[in-house]
Amino acid sequence: MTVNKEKLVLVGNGMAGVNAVEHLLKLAPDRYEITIFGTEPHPNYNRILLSYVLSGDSKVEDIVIHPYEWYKSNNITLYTGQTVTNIDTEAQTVTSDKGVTVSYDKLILATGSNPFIIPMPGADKEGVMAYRTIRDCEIMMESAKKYKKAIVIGGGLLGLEAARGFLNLGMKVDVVHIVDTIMERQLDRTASKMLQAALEEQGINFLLAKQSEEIIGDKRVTGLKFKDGTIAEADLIVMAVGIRPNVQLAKSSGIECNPGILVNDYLQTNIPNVYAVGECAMHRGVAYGLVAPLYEQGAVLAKHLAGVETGPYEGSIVYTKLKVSGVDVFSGGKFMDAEGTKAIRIHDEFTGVYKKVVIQDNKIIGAVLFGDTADGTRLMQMIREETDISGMAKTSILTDSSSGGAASGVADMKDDAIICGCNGVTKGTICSAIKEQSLTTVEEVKNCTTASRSCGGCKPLVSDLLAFTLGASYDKNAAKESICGCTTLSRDEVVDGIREKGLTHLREVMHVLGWTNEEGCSKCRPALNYYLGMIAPETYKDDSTSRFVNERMHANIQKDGTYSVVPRIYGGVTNPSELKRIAEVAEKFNVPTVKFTGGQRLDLLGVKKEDLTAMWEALDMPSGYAYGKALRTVKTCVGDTFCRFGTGDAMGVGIELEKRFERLNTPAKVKLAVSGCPRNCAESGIKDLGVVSVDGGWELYAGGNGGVKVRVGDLLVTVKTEAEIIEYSEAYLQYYRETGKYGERTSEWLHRLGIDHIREVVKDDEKRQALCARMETALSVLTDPWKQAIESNKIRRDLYEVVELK
Ligand SMILES: Cc1cc2nc3c(=O)[nH]c(=O)nc-3n(C[C@H](O)[C@H](O)[C@H](O)COP(=O)(O)OP(=O)(O)OC[C@H]3O[C@@H](n4cnc5c(N)ncnc54)[C@H](O)[C@@H]3O)c2cc1C
Ligand SMILES: NC(=O)c1ccc[n+]([C@@H]2O[C@H](COP(=O)([O-])OP(=O)(O)OC[C@H]3O[C@@H](n4cnc5c(N)ncnc54)[C@H](O)[C@@H]3O)[C@@H](O)[C@H]2O)c1
Ligand code: SF4
Ligand code: FES
Repeated sequence: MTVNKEKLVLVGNGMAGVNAVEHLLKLAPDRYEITIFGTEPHPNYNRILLSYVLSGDSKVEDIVIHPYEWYKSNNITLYTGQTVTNIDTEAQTVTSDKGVTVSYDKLILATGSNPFIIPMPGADKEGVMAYRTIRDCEIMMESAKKYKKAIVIGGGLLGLEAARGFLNLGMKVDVVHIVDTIMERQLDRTASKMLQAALEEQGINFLLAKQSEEIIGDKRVTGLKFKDGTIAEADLIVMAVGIRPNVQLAKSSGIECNPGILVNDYLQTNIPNVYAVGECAMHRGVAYGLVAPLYEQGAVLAKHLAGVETGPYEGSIVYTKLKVSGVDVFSGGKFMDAEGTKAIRIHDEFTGVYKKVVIQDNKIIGAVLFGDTADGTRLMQMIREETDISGMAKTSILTDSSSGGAASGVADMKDDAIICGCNGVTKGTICSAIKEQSLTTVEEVKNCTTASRSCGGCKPLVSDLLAFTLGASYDKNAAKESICGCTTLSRDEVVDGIREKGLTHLREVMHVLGWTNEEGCSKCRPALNYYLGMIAPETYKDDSTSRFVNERMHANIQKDGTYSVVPRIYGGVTNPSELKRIAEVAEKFNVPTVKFTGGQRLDLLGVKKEDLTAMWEALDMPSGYAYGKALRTVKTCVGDTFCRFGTGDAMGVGIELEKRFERLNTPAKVKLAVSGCPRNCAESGIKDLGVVSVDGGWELYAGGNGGVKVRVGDLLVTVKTEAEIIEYSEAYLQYYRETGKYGERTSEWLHRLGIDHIREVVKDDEKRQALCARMETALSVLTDPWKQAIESNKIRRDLYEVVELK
């Protein structure tokens, strides 16, 4: 130990403080004798990645940033599990709760934040907690083994990531949010609602605009009561309603706080030689809660302490990305419309992409991206650099990420532009590493530079930098779209792998095809379940645990926790006795609302879970699959049976199509319609498959969509007979089943493959017959799920919690 070294003490072994020390060691390795205190009993770890630990994508040991050896090799004295309880700013010493006193020449406070706990009655009950540390994460994972229902209070970034984690742990989860739009601090209403829909699809239940009043239960929590008098059940409640700077130590030591520790542009507090960095610090009225700004503070602090010339820290423009697999959300800068701002918006409801860029005085000041976040880092760069966009074509500001437009953007970035905000990695560092270490993939860049190690939001830019640095030799495949974060394989590679290697169940696929997460995630598990069933319909045993909640329950869960029941009514054609039975059932089970659906079916809404199976039994009708990635409905007009314009038997054909394809699993939901003449009363033009009677035959339209983005179907083929309608429909739907990506509607699939190609396939006699044969096999094994539930004690008990049959 060198005697002349100055003594530096860091209080808080978290992300901001240790990052500043890491920088300092690079700039002035021999200047300080360093001591670090940390309350948590761990070396420095990446708090961001706790969300991945909770969701099962990482293990605790994977998220350590600096292992104990790092401290040792840098001669740092580390006191873990010790909280500094006193600072003597006169004597320049700190003392821990274990009685250790260390003197300092320079002191850095990096004590982070405390989660805010709403001070409501019952908040101290067992099973009520925050989510901030490895310990919290462990408690949540342990609880999931014993308990079934969690409530997360707070629909911000943390709350949503926690909720997703609970789903992965097999718990049911409600997210309680105070206003009616989630992540309202990061998203505008449109993006928020798109996000909510995507998360509901994954199984999260939202209770919006709800004010929590009291946590109920004896010793342990059993539920949460709201101001409106309603109660939601819970075995575990996580509060994720924001954070407060942890300033207890600073305050008691006479360091000025309001509410965070007040610092100037060099992170100095009002007390000489005492600095603050990270979430505990308050700079120009802002206390940040994300790592990128904390690392920017740390870089200035490190230079200042190393005696290296540095400009001041002038504040940060922040951006966020939600780390939930299957949804891409990005928000940065000032994203809300305000007086004097204008916005460029792309809202492609067809692909579920929403992009908004807010502009003021010819400069981009904020952005919200949903569904495709590849533009995020580039837009942030433009916001930071206050790029003048007056000379730019407005359409080029938001690029189509698949067009290569974004790739050209990195060429214009300066070397010190930050590419990975989470880990503070610049363009220069990444490009040098690519050249010097001969890196060729995003994964290699991650391992070498840490860029893309955390939220993953910068992956597209890292990929662009590889293309930019390596030119033609860059293997674009390395950046191909994998089906989820558990694998680098694309949809086609996974399906080919299953076929070639004869894989038969989920775990085998994940094991043999080298999944990085042996449990899989919410994105790949349902997809694999579909692909395996599509490839081997006769032998594959469907894994219902890999299905989303509605498909598992065979009923649509509603926002109040009840279910809706839609029985199958073929072609929308019914009769008085069936209608009477439906009416009687509705009365018997006190169904509050009965409604006609857009697909000409009857929807019984507000059904209690425990009534579902008894109701299905009383109805004695098959499931209408209103919840599934399957054939939903075949809408029909009355056709030539009654209509004087009709030239074809729309009802007859519709009923036949529905009877043939009911229960068929498809990559996404499928809706059909049959119209008796080109007046098209059944709206055949906007269905996944639309049939229209024309003079002398029938036209089949493919890839229509009447949902979020209306798309008129393309004419697939014109046929003469009703038998041909069935044959071509079978071939078309089977080709979609075999080549569609899980979750991809026919409209998107058709857009990807092209109508010419699809037409060519179904018109080829040999191919069509082979497709029809495979379709027949798939259809031959389908059974009615409602009937199964009625007849099986196990299903009734496990899923619907009803008393067993004798
Ligand atoms: C689950 C989760 C996911 C997140 N995801 C993201 C994300 O995707 N992107 C993002 O940018 N940010 C994310 N964040 C926020 C990010 O983790 C924080 O902004 C960051 O960790 C703050 O760093 P810090 O060093 O200021 O505080 P911390 O990391 O909290 O470190 C402070 C440390 O100081 C210790 N300490 C406090 N007082 C004392 C004392 N008196 N003596 C000794 N030790 C003390 C604490 O125990 C703690 O270990 C996430 C946070 C959580 C909880
Ligand atoms: N992906 C990421 O970047 C990420 C992930 C997790 C956490 N974090 C950070 O961690 C910190 C904590 O996250 P957070 O989500 O708790 O904070 P937050 O402040 O971002 O969000 C809290 C949310 O809780 C809501 N809320 C407040 N009071 C409520 C109440 N009584 N009932 C219901 N809802 C209520 C608010 O409206 C707000 O949307 C933040 O700084 C966040 O940026 C970031
Ligand atoms: S589509 Fe033609 S046949 Fe059918 S109801 Fe309308 S007008 Fe009549
Ligand atoms: S920006 Fe989050 S990992 Fe790079």
